[in-house]
Amino acid sequence: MATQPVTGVPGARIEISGVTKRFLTPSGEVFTAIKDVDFEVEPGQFCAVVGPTGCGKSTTLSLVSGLDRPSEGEVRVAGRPVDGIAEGVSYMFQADALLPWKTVLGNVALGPSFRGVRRKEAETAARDWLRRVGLAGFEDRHPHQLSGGMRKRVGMAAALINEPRILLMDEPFGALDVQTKAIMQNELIGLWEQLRPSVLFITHDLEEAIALADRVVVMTSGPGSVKAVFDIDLPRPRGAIQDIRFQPEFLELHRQIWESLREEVERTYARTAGVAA
Ligand SMILES: Nc1ncnc2c1ncn2[C@@H]1O[C@H](COP(=O)(O)OP(=O)(O)OP(=O)(O)O)[C@@H](O)[C@H]1O
Repeated sequence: MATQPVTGVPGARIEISGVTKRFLTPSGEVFTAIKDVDFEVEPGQFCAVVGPTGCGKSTTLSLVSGLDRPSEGEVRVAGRPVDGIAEGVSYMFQADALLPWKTVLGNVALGPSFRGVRRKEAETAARDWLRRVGLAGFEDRHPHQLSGGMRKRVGMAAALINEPRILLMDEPFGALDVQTKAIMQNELIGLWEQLRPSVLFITHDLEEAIALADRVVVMTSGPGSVKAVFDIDLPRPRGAIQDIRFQPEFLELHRQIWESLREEVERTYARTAGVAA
């Protein structure tokens, strides 16, 4: 695991102001996915977004990435309106985004190579990042020869080698078993503490959100808007994620945020199950 500090570029501020996103459904109807969403992620802050299924979390993330555009309102990164895919943004999703025909080293070296870094230098940087994520010795393997947790580590190295100013994460550890998830959370937070990109982290796991984040945004059931924002003032470095969740301050935050979230989850459930809300 990483021991050396990394000199990264500082995280960028993300401002989401009055953002509404509408989609045209296959039957030609207009569907509002999110409505008047407003929140900010401070430079270098770790912000988690929680909300019921279908409330528009991934939609919000895609607007920040520049993959999609708001129907109304504005997304700004580092003070500039997002207009297309921005530089300095890295991603991690639930599904691995590794190229199966490339080795582990080749996958991690991809980012610098795309940016025009010479192959030898890109590979040296990739080796360094693989060491940081505890995968020294696995450089020549292919993704299918790795465990789920190891693939996540490769994904993390591939995202962080670009020294992003913003890291967008959509349920990155959602498919992992509980133990591997805890290990990956600890590794992520260790690396984030060294690099300090601004992080927008979507999760269904409220414990994960509180344990990792400086700020937790709770979204309403769809069309999603911001219901509440909680600042998580647990001290940093946080230490082992598995231990934090037994602290009284953590339990109190969990109680407060769950109270806010539960109503929205129940409303969504009632709607999808056809029960009166
Ligand atoms: N391209 C699209 N066209 C039409 N509707 C869409 C499109 N993308 C998303 N939606 C709808 O917008 C709503 C929000 O979707 P989104 O994936 O952002 O929710 P989510 O909160 O990330 O959900 P989950 O927690 O289940 O992953 C959903 O009802 C979804 O069906």
